[in-house]
Amino acid sequence: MRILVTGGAGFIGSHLVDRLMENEKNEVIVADNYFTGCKDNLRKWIGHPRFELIRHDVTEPLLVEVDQIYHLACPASPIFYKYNPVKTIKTNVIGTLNMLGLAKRVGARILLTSTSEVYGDPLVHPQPESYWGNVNPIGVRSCYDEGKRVAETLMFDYHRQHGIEIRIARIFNTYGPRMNIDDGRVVSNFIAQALRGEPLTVQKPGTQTRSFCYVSDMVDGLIRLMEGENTGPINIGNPGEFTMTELAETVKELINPGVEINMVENTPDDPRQRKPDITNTKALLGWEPKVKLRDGLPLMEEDFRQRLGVAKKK
Ligand SMILES: NC(=O)c1ccc[n+]([C@@H]2O[C@H](COP(=O)([O-])OP(=O)(O)OC[C@H]3O[C@@H](n4cnc5c(N)ncnc54)[C@H](O)[C@@H]3O)[C@@H](O)[C@H]2O)c1
Ligand SMILES: O=c1ccn([C@@H]2O[C@H](COP(=O)(O)OP(=O)(O)O[C@H]3OC[C@@H](O)[C@H](O)[C@H]3O)[C@@H](O)[C@H]2O)c(=O)[nH]1
Repeated sequence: MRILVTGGAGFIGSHLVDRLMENEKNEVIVADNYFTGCKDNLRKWIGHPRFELIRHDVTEPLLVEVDQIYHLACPASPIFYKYNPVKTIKTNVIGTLNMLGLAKRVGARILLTSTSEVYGDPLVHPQPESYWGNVNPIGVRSCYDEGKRVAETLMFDYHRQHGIEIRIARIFNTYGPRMNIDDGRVVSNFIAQALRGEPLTVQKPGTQTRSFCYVSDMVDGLIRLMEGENTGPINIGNPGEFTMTELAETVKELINPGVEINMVENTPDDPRQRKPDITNTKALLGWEPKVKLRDGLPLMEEDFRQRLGVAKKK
């Protein structure tokens, strides 16, 4: 199987590549423009005969002969996707069109990593895939939320019109080793702050909730979706739900009990609650997460300690 992973130099992408490369029958090609990803995430595969890395921006067409496309390319952290919103929407719309064009041309199956952000600030809780969402079309997050919603539409239009084999995963907040230290998402921020002895920045009101999925569970879900018979969209996320204040307290307890917790201003349109309904995911993919937050955080702590050069006190 020859497999293209767009965005494969990023956080989830590089863990996916590790798993795909474990199968000796797979050849993996990564296309990435290194906006938020880096070659270092793939260093163990560079030079491997079954692996290829291409510097490529998905807003430009790409022609490679492949059987499957995992289409992940897109900045995922709010600070990065809001940094150049026009580029973010181009990546979601033109980038997905280009990858669908490629899938059509070479007859490949294509999986899109969509997001829980398609549910916006949800009025239904937890969120089943049948919920259409509550998204601000002109807000500062729209380049990402609406971009992914259009990307889902394009996937289904290519499927209905051209018979392309599609898979859509709606991913909920995922964390783990190799996240950018300055990624800006909440788990990486709190762990880096705790290790540096800086106050944990809980954005107000602190009662907003998220559900956090460990990256190995996520990769397992994505591969099951690609290999299975269902198009999705399907939620992949851990239904454990935490307020941001609870998350800060857990990080403090596990990593640095001496650290302060500060309340800081939030950004516009921050969703107040998010939790996946994974009834369909269990039934259709036979998938449910294995790693609890309290077990995943120490695994990420270890990686952040090494990269920040902060040793554990004996
Ligand atoms: N991590 C999460 O919590 C989460 C949640 C929901 C959805 N997702 C989706 O999963 C995917 C991967 O997320 P991640 O957390 O690994 O993010 P990430 O930022 O670490 O990885 C994204 C990768 O895409 C690359 N990229 C960005 N724009 C590109 C372009 N125009 N052309 C080529 N490459 C480009 C980046 O350089 C990076 O390597 C994204 O599509 C994201 O929307 C992630
Ligand atoms: O330092 C921080 C950072 C963030 N937060 C809060 O933590 C919550 C989660 O924020 P994150 O930046 O981790 O990201 P979000 O959960 O809002 O969105 C994420 O999930 C869906 C994915 O598509 C995206 O990868 C990402 O946008 C928000 O309520 C935010 O206000 C803090 O309290 N402190």
